[in-house]
Amino acid sequence: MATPHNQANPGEIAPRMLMPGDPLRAQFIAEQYLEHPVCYNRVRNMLGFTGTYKGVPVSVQGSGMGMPSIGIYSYELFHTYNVQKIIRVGTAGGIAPQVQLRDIVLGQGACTNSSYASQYGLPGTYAPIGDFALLEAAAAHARQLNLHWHVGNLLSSDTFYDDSNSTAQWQKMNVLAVEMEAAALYMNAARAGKQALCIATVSDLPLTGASTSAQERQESFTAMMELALEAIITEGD
Ligand SMILES: O=P(O)(O)O[C@H]1O[C@H](CO)[C@@H](O)[C@H]1O
Ligand SMILES: O=c1cc[nH]c(=O)[nH]1
Repeated sequence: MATPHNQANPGEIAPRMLMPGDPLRAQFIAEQYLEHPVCYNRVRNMLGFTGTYKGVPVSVQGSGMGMPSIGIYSYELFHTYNVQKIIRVGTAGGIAPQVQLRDIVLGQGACTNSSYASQYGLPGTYAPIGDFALLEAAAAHARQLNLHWHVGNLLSSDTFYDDSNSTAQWQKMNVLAVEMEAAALYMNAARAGKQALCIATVSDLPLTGASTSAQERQESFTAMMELALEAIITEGD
């Protein structure tokens, strides 16, 4: 086994990766969009597949939920498997008033209530940001595909069930949506000198209680998947 969490051999994972939280969403993307997908990881059922998209090698693997989980998987992918670009394809709760169910949010930045950055011992507050080339490619394709999309700040939260009810406070700072992984992914990418972006589909609106079904979350957010696949194969530094 190459790492404690990934049984892939070096070379079995492509330099370009899509990363949903849910491993079954990874399987869905692989089966739906990749040519000749091969499963390279089943450890903890964190399924990972490599195939090609429009002839370009692309992998797709689950990250699990939360920053500790994506922190482990993305670290191993960047450092052991030489992955260069990861686009997280997640679900998020819409916070800003203009963000509606099923809209797509491109995470230009990722605020967080987690202490993930403390490992770096910085003498201040780190601002995790998405990679500009990936962001630019995703924005261009979103425009071309005529999607309902927004670009701006995400909140990567350590809590899904938040006792402090802080969503309205983040709304005041123009945070668009809440999810649970982008900030750690952006920090791991920055530290490794790699590229990362989070694209999220709005699955619910925590401030109103509106939501989509689990089945829809797993399978039917295809606009985001197609957008991320186009962005990940776009050349750019
Ligand atoms: O749909 P995924 O990618 O898992 O993303 C969101 O959904 C999970 C919470 O339900 C968290 O992982 C959050 O970030
Ligand atoms: O982390 C998440 C994901 C989807 N919806 C939320 O409210 N939070």
